[in-house]
Amino acid sequence: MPTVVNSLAATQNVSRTVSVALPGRAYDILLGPGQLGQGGRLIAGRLGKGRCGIVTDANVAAYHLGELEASLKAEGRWKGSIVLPAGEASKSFSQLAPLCEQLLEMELERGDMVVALGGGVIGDLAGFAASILRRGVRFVQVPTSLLAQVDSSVGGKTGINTPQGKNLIGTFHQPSLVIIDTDVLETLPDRELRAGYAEVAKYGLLGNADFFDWLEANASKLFDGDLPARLHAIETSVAMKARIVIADEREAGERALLNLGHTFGHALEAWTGYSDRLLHGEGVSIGMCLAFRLSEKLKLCAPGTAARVTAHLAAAGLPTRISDIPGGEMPTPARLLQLMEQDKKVQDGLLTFVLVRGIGQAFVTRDVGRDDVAAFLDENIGAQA
Ligand SMILES: NC(=O)c1ccc[n+]([C@@H]2O[C@H](COP(=O)([O-])OP(=O)(O)OC[C@H]3O[C@@H](n4cnc5c(N)ncnc54)[C@H](O)[C@@H]3O)[C@@H](O)[C@H]2O)c1
Ligand SMILES: O=C(O)C(=O)C[C@@H](O)[C@H](O)[C@H](O)COP(=O)(O)O
Ligand SMILES: [Zn+2]
Repeated sequence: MPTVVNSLAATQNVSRTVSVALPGRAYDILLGPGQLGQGGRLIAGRLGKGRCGIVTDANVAAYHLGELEASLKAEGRWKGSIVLPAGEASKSFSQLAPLCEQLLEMELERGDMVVALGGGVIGDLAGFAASILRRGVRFVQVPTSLLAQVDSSVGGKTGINTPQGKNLIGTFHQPSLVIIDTDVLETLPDRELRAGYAEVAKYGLLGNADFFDWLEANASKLFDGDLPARLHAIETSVAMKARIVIADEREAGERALLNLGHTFGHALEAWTGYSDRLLHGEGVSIGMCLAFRLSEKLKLCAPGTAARVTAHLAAAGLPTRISDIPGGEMPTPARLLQLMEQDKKVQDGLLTFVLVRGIGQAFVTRDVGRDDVAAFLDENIGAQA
């Protein structure tokens, strides 16, 4: 049953609430158009006392900071705003330290909260800062990229990158509320929308074949800004993520399925130096194609499955091969393996992969030997691969 949270949504009957029913840390994901201007009221109505320190990036600030600030000020809940440089490079120790100090300068108290207004970079970084500030303050996710709306704003993984690998420093710190305003996607650059789409497709590929079928038929609507299509894709994604996070908050088992494509993708992101050469979603797209190809090579799934996945992601404008990464230079299998060995899923020194028995049938395995991975990478690096 949709929950009505604002008048525009009420007339269109399009707002949704998905609950993340974690014992002691339950929170709601509010989804629909027109939410940003309601942010102050939603926070004040649901989270009791406390003022807000907004963290955002320069791109998002230019379009959307004013509206959120105004709505928090109207409720007497605004304490200050911090604007960081946009891009993956901000998820670093060098941005974390001044961010924490600026939040302290703002005199944000333990009963106050950090509001992350932005994509996954801001969500991960501001969430991490919130988790260590005065030993932990609440935070609210206001995701503005498609990727953040379908994935990173939910589930409580926070952190930063290091040269050794992606997200190797971080915490689990659940948000207290997630406010998703679909209207803000209108200002998101096309490349970012498509990168975020990789994580949408991931949900179908890891555990919902019907959803993948729907995406094959409807992805173009999503890219064209069709509201019902966007709402369906975002709601399906966050509902799947919420179910998995409730079952396995700390990734002892099932949650690792959300890492489909990430063992390869994170290594590629680290190899490209967390730069604009390869966005996170683009790395995930290539990584998912590799996971399907490896599964096919190991005869775990039917021939042709990887080609179907690759064709869909390519049609969505995403890279699907390591050789699609611009810049000429290619990684060696040894360097990628070295980076993959830093993956947080590694256990007893064994690489951990999310592989597939078919579309929507992912599983976690430690049964692929290092030499087999090296040979597979060798086949998949290079201009022809
Ligand atoms: N914590 C998690 O569970 C989780 C899940 C998936 C990804 N992530 C992380 O998320 C990050 C990637 O997130 P991302 O793809 O959102 O990248 P991002 O935060 O860098 O945002 C993408 C770009 O779009 C801009 N932008 C965002 N919203 C905008 C809007 N509405 N209008 C105009 N510009 C806008 C940003 O300024 C940035 O330049 C990676 O670091 C990845 O590791 C985390
Ligand atoms: O929430 C999760 O769990 C995920 O794996 C979602 C991923 O899309 C996301 O990129 C996450 O940050 C990866 O987590 P990591 O633990 O592999 O760093
Ligand atoms: Zn991801």
